[in-house]
Amino acid sequence: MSDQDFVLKQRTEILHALCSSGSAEPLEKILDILLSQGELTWEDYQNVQVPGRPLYTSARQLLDLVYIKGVDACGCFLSALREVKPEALGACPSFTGCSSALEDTGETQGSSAQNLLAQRPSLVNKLQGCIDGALEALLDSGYFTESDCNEVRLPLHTPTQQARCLLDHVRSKGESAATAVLQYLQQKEECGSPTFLDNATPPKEFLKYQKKLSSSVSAQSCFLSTYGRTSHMSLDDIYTEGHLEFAQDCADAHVPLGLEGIVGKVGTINEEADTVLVSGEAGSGKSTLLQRLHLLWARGVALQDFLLLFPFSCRRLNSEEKELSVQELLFQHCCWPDRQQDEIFQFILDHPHLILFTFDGLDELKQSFSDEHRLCCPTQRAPVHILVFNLIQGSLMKGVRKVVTSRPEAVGPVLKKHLSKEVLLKGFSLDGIDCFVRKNHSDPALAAKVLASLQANTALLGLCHSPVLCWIVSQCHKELLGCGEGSPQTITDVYLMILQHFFQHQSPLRNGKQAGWLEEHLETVVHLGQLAFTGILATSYIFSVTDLEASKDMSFTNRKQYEFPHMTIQCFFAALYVVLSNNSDRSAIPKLFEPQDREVNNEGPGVCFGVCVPPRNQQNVEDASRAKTPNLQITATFVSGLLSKRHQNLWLHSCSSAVICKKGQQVARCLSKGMQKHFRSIPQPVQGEKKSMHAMPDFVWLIKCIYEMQEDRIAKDAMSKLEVDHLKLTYCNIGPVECTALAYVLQYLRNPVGLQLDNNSVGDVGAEQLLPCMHICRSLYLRNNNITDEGIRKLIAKGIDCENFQKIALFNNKLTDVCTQHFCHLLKTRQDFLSLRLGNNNITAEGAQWLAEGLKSNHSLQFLGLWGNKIGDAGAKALASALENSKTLVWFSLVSNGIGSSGAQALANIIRKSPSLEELWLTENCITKAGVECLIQALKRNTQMKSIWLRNNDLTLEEQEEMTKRESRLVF
Ligand SMILES: Nc1ncnc2c1ncn2[C@@H]1O[C@H](COP(=O)(O)OP(=O)(O)OP(=O)(O)O)[C@@H](O)[C@H]1O
Repeated sequence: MSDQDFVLKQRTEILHALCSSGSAEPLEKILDILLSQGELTWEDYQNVQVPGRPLYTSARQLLDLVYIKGVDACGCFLSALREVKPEALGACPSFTGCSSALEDTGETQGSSAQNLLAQRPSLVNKLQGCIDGALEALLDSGYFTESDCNEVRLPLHTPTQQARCLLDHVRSKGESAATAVLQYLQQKEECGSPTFLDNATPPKEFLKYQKKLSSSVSAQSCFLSTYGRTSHMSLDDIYTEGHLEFAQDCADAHVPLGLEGIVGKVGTINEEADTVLVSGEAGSGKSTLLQRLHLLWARGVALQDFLLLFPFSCRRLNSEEKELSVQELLFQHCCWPDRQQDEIFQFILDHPHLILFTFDGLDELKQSFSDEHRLCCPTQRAPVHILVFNLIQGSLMKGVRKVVTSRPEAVGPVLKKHLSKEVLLKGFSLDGIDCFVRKNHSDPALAAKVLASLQANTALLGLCHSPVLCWIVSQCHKELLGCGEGSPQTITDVYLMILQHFFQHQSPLRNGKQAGWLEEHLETVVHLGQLAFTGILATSYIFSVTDLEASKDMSFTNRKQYEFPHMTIQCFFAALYVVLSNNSDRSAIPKLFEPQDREVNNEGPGVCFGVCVPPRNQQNVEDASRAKTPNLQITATFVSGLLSKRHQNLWLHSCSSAVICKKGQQVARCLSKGMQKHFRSIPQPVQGEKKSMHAMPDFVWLIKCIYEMQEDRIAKDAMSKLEVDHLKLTYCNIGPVECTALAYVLQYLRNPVGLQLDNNSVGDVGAEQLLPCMHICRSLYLRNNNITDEGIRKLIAKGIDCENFQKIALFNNKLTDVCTQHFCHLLKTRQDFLSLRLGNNNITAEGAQWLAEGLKSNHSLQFLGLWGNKIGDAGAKALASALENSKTLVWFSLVSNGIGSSGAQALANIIRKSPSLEELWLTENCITKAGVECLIQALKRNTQMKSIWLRNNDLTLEEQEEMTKRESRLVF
């Protein structure tokens, strides 16, 4: 494929690489390179760099330009892209493009102005740190005026943009101004003063320290820290991009978000704060993402605005018992300076904006975040958690950027007010799963087999959106491919698979098959289980060799410390302990399932478990933070799975069946009680409204526990008492796994409900998981859920046969014209379908034609919403002619569809003929006076119509006033 073809074919990916961070820097760097190589003229450059234009538009303009220029320009563009964004395109062809331009060749032939252009990329680099000095030199020598300087210094500009602006100004001032800048930089270099800092000379040792820190960060982050850091999987080989989103519905919410975007300005909601939170469920890949950021920084390919990056693990900070100052914290926990510590630290204090801290796993810190104990002196010693909290809130070292990761449950309102933005990490997309499995297996045939087995088991595929589960499934491919019908369905199944795999890996020669493996390792399992359980209660995740002494068949001999390969595996062992221990405390299970508001009663969860905890850990238990709650909930989920009937054979030789059976009954009772409590809390409906339940935080967890049990009777029992018309689970972090559990449980509802799942991450796999409960859904709300045509195809294929199913809302998904064929079929087949809302998708005139085809023979639809699509006047005409004779349509929205006056004219026919239409929404449609005139005429003979919304069309104020006078039902 030629470079030109490549630029065309990969357009979307290239755009994503250039713009997804929201920063203009990658694009501007590429422009610098192309300008310096003479691939772009100044005129080209100015055509691309139009001030105030959206980044994506500029990037598209550049792509068009290099494409038109031909193969050579495309080659140069691709090599520039590779330099600026080395990871951008994965396997690229070997570009025929130009040689690297970022390297300063030092050639100074030609005029100064020519040199200024030829060395532009490196000059931007050099100048960004000494703008003030350069401006002063230009001002002194009379080449620049004050107003030139002010333009360059505009605070809107980043340092590199200031440098570019300076160079552009110098260019317009002629040859001697260019010579002056080059001389200034040369002098600066000869004096040996680094050029990356404004008027600041870092201590000589600083650069050495920077080097030391970055090689230490690089060494720590180049291997994936899986299997308790025992694996040697290179992060480069395995890292797969996770799906990131802004948590808040901010203006940039729909801009694709890449790794660098986490730290960048885009999505900021609190300008005062310096801390970004990356939140995600257990195993969603938060630590791995930070590791990736660290590695990219250390290699010099990302976050280059920061001279120093200090990575912290909250898990490790827990074991710091001494009080420390910030200086000690940085140097002792990250990297020790060989000389001149104080000077280096002073430099850090003086340049906070050049420093980045990362805190991984804030939820693993023993203490919950609080901003009560204020500290602002960097030399004052304090307990480490106090230092961390003060750094995060910015009372210590204001201006230093911080990236913090945590599970969402552990993030309270006090922390939220100190965040500049919150980013959600949602695990792997479907493509991500595919990519991860392929990266895990060098044999493509094996990878294909694993992927095929996932496709055949969509419950398992749903689980693989969580990277940790995807990792387990990949590790256990042999077990997976060999298990045929009994393929794992639940999270417990998957963790049992890795446990078995783990023991067989430890002692491959012992043990025959299947049954018996647990018995053989019982002692170890119980011992590790107890450690895991007490560890969770005491927020303790690192164990010493002595802790492990009793685990004889584990090879820990050469290691000082032990961690479970992942927190969720610690929870799994804790659950094994709850199941296997002979502890006479019968209340252990009920306590695990108690509602998680215990802490509100000033009674930490650990207190309930006091009896299970050996005395030496009691102090820690009482110190416990809210962070334990999610771990206890995960443990409870595993306990449900392990005690389900389908796994009872496992315990045959390790426990009395009567005890296991009793524990199983206890779990079932707890789940049923938990659900009843929820149901009782539903308020009675206001007269005339439906009875509606908004899910409380623990609802989804309880549903997941019921799913783990896989016993229809329990699900039936739990649901039979729910009397509700509408079930609202918006913003509840519902992904495919939750959909599987929901559908499993909701199918037993006695009466049909409206199921509202807006603003979650259902996706196509989740949509498919909902099929078992479609028969009980009267309406399905799936706004903003990343669903594509494929998900809809499956939903509708099932929905067509479900009598109760009458309404669907799919605002803001990824639908195209393809899905309209399925809706066409639905509308033709179902003469009792009431409401179809497809706003803010990618439906064009072609899709409108398909819908029209279905509507022609439909006699039931009342609500049709196509807000924010692109059906244009042709689409409007097709729909108008199909709906002319509708006797049922009451509400119709075509807001923002570019239908124009001719579209409006066509719609006038519906107004003329329809006996039912009451509201027509035509806001933002470029309709002129002529179009509205047609609507007014049509309204003359229509009495049931209540309003036509026409805001933001092409009408003057006078026209609007005049028309309102003539027809009061028009709303402008
Ligand atoms: N982006 C990724 N690419 C490849 N593998 C990943 C990625 N993210 C996570 N994994 C796999 O999933 C495992 C768990 O991920 P990680 O520890 O980063 O999750 P986490 O969100 O930090 O979990 P917790 O909240 O429990 O600390 C990793 O050890 C790795 O095997």
